[in-house]
Amino acid sequence: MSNRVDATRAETLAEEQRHLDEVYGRLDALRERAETRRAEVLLQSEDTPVAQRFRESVATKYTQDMVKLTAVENDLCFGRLDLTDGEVRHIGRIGILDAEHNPLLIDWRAEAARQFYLATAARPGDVRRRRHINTRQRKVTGVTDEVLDLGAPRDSWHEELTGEAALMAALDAERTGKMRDIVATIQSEQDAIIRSELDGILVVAGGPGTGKTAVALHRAAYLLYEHAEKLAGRGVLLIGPNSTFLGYIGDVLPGLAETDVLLRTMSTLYPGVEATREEDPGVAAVKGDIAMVDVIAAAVADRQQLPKTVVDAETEYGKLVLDRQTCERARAKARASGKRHNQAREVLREAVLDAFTEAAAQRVGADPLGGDNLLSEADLAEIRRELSGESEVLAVMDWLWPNLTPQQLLAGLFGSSKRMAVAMPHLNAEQRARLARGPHSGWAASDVPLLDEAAELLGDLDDSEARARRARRDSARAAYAQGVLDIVFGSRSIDLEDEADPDADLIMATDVIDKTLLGERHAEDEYLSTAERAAADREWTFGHIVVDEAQELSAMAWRMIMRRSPSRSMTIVGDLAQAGEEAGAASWNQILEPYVRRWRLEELSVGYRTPAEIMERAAVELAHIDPDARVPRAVRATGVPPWEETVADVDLDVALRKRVGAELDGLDSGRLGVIGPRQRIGEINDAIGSPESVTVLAVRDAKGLEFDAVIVVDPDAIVAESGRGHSDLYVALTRATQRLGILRIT
Ligand SMILES: Nc1ncnc2c1ncn2[C@@H]1O[C@H](COP(=O)(O)OP(=O)(O)OP(=O)(O)O)[C@@H](O)[C@H]1O
Repeated sequence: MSNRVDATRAETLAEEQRHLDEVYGRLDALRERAETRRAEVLLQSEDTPVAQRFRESVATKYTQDMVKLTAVENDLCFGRLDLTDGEVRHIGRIGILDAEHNPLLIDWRAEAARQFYLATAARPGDVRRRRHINTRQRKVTGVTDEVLDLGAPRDSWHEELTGEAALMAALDAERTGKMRDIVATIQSEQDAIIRSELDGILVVAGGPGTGKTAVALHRAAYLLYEHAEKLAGRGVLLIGPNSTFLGYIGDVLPGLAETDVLLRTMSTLYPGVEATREEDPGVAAVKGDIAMVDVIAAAVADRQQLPKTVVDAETEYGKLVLDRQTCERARAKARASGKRHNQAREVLREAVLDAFTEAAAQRVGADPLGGDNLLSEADLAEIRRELSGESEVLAVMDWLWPNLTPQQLLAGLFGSSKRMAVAMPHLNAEQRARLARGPHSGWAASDVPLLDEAAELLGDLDDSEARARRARRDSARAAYAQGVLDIVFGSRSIDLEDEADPDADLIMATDVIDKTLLGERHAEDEYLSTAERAAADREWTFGHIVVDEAQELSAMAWRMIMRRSPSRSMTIVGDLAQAGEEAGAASWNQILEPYVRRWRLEELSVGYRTPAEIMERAAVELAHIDPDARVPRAVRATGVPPWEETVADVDLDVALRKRVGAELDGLDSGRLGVIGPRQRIGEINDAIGSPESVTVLAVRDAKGLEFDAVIVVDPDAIVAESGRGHSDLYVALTRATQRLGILRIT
């Protein structure tokens, strides 16, 4: 009997291996083809600048194809569906056709793959069997089959799980410090969210470890696949809580062959600014308040100054004087122009020049006999021209209405108690003093939305250099576009469409060239990826925005993000109970109400990360935060309850070393996280040194991360450290996939 089972199993593995060999054979062919095409394009001899640039862009696209085809190397094929009519479908990271154009591998995002994620014994549809295929380096190492039989016994909610054995294996696997994709084991409640429609705002709520981040990432990949036309030129933006988190999730999308997603934190969302300054949470909360909209507007208005009585300028026509009323009229005209500050300066400039010209004319052209002014129109024009270059006249304009960058405006505001008093009447002197700072103190994350707000009101610096740069760019762009059209439709020197070639629709570059070079999209003057272009452009608007750990963002941050998505196509992912920032939101409605009338809410209820024993301990903390909140249903138990130990402060070092040692002994090659209050992080690091598989983190930096085992140090201090301390502790307690320990300090 057992021999027969073994023989059948060996046959199955061999069958899957044959299929896998064919799949990888095609993958290699595709890569080679992209490489050959790239080389061919670069060898083209036409030598005009336009042809050269076009060649470079085509070569870049082929290089990107090669990168994508290389990124899907591991676990390329992970599943198989056998349908009741005998059809067999293999499911993988990308779609691949064989030489006869039949699907060898179906992209996990295609409709034809969907049953892989949905079929259950209770609702098998036309699926007879689902197979998970395990591979390592192009070798099939095992398969797990589920026969979807309506008659099978059903006795628990686990029947809702799809591919339970593969799921449990994934959840039990040791962590590497990098998030893995879940394409092989997406659950049906997750699948529905991943494939939810593109338009509108979708909020995905759920407790810790319910897969919100995983779902958000797979949704980004799905949307880029399903709505390639719409999203190709605009890209997708993903906002995460901090750079450690972005590092943690950074491999997931490339592994799904998606490169058009820009990953950013709020600190890096404003091009050219790296906001690294640590800030008091209370100050961040004030700066995140929506009242800052009026503050920034008032700060800009405050820089459009008037003299108490007069301003004067020493010129070649003598000392010319403008009174306050004249200046006020000029300012009113500039303000009424409806232009942004830096552009409206042009209006003020004209009005001030008019006034100075008139003053000069009075002086030099006045008829000594009291008649009309003796100057001709041409004389006046000449005077005006000369005055426009006079340094004191320019200084008066700069004083009345300075050109300003957002950085100058904010530095000027927070560096001056007088300016703060004018712009922030809603705060008292003590509150304002907390916001004060020196001239070169750098930016904090909470400054970023303020810079963006200021940039909206100020507009670009419209100096002659910027104008010339723009003009050069525009004409280069027009010439380039014409050149591309000539090449593609005129000489046809580059083979864009190759109908006869059976491989044509396997190669992505040709599509990409069509869509992104010639279709409707943002202008470009360099061959950068969509994500790279978006990163450099403050006014870029994205096709879709995903916000993770969304509960942490302030009202000002939301305002900035919404500007990047005028179409309001967004996925917002978070858990209000985990909100650690004082500026964070109290409800989803509070966040969204100013921007949209309707939005969709989906809730994830199954906890994949944290075993039942740990979730039970975390539930105590959740009750402090929100007695009505429900903890996620843990999908598995480990039989290992969390340990708890109380030590005296002086004994912490010794206790920590002992506990870390013990936890590391229990781990094979997995990871241990030690999470503590910010004030103890240095001490903890000193106590345990830096063993390779241990990460020491303050709670803020542990958001969204996970480890095989976690030790939470000094939970009372974590609670006491911030106004949302219980939420912080709740986050700390829910980071472990296997074991949790708590070291209290008396
Ligand atoms: N369908 C699935 N198959 C395999 N693993 C899964 C699945 N869903 C979630 N996971 C795993 O569960 C863990 C928790 O997922 P994730 O980090 O996305 O949760 P989260 O809801 O964002 O948590 P938090 O609120 O703590 O940030 C991850 O290791 C993730 O890979």
